[in-house]
Amino acid sequence: MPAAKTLTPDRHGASRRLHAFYVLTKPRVNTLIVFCAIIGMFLAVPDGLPSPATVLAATLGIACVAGAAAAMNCLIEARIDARMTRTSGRPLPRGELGPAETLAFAGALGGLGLTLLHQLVNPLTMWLTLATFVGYAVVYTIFLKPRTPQNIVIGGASGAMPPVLGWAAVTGEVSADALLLFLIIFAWTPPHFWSLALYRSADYARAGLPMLPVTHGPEFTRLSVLLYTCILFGVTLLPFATRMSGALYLAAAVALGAAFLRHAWRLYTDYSDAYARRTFRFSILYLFLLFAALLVDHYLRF
Ligand code: HEM
Ligand SMILES: CC(C)=CCC/C(C)=C/CC/C(C)=C/COP(=O)(O)OP(=O)(O)O
Repeated sequence: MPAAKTLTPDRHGASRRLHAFYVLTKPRVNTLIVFCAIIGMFLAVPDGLPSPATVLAATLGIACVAGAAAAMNCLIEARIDARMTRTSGRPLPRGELGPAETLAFAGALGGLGLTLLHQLVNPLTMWLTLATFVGYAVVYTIFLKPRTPQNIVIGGASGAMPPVLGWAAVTGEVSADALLLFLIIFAWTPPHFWSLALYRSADYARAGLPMLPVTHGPEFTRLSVLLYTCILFGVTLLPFATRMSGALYLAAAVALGAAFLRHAWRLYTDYSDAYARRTFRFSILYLFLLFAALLVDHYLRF
């Protein structure tokens, strides 16, 4: 049938474009971001469970705004992404999507997320999520990333916000406990990112981005990873020290922290790109397991 013949290529084109929009939202990074926000929602309730409607609306709202922030980052950095091996396959450098439709997509997704948060969660969560969006898409991407090797230390404040957003969604306020969760991700970000930057430093040098291995060399970066991993170890003990979490969490934090320190130490003393890649991958597993431990401890506390 002629109609089917003309429709098939269009359908393929439509699903390719849909996939390109999906890729723009950096779905894998944002899965962990949203996971940390959800854990914040559950930890915010001392006994029992948060309202399922609030959890659902806040999760959708935060996910939409985080996706919009990632799409804005892809739009602003399209030229830089084209120069780096790791990012040259993204939809904008490949010409799969244009700047105007990317901007429209980010605007629509972000607008939807903020509306959900304002109408179905609470205004505080909406404002904090908007501030996180601006922190990442504007402050980090436009001002910090091209200018200073401390870009990810300062910009990491946006990445550390998700549990605070989750907490605010359920309680309507930000407590000291929520700030401890913020501190954990804040201290985790430098070893997470710099272990990747170490084995991708040629990419960053080619793109003209002042990442630490480019500006201060690999040895200083490895030392920085080690130092921040020590800080992270200390910070992860705080939920136990303040009695926010119990012994189960403490055991997980110590075991995971020891494993992260072992990675950072070996990276410092016996460097290879392959091991830096392993350390980067481990950093992701680490954060996932640490936040899972906070949740398990919260409900099985003894
Ligand atoms: C300013 C802070 C951060 C910077 C600069 C940063 C940087 C990066 C970079 C460059 C990648 C590689 C992405 C790719 O190859 O496409 C990555 C991957 C990843 N990041 Fe981060 N990150 C930050 C914060 C976070 C936060 C807060 C989380 C979660 C809570 C996170 C979770 C992940 C995950 C899960 C991946 C793996 C993605 C994949 O496998 O494709 N990152 N990060
Ligand atoms: C609203 C909300 C919860 C937003 C959270 C968004 C946020 C702070 C994400 C940080 C994680 C991230 C995508 C880093 C990528 O760094 P990069 O952009 O330097 O990496 P790239 O080189 O891969 O583009």
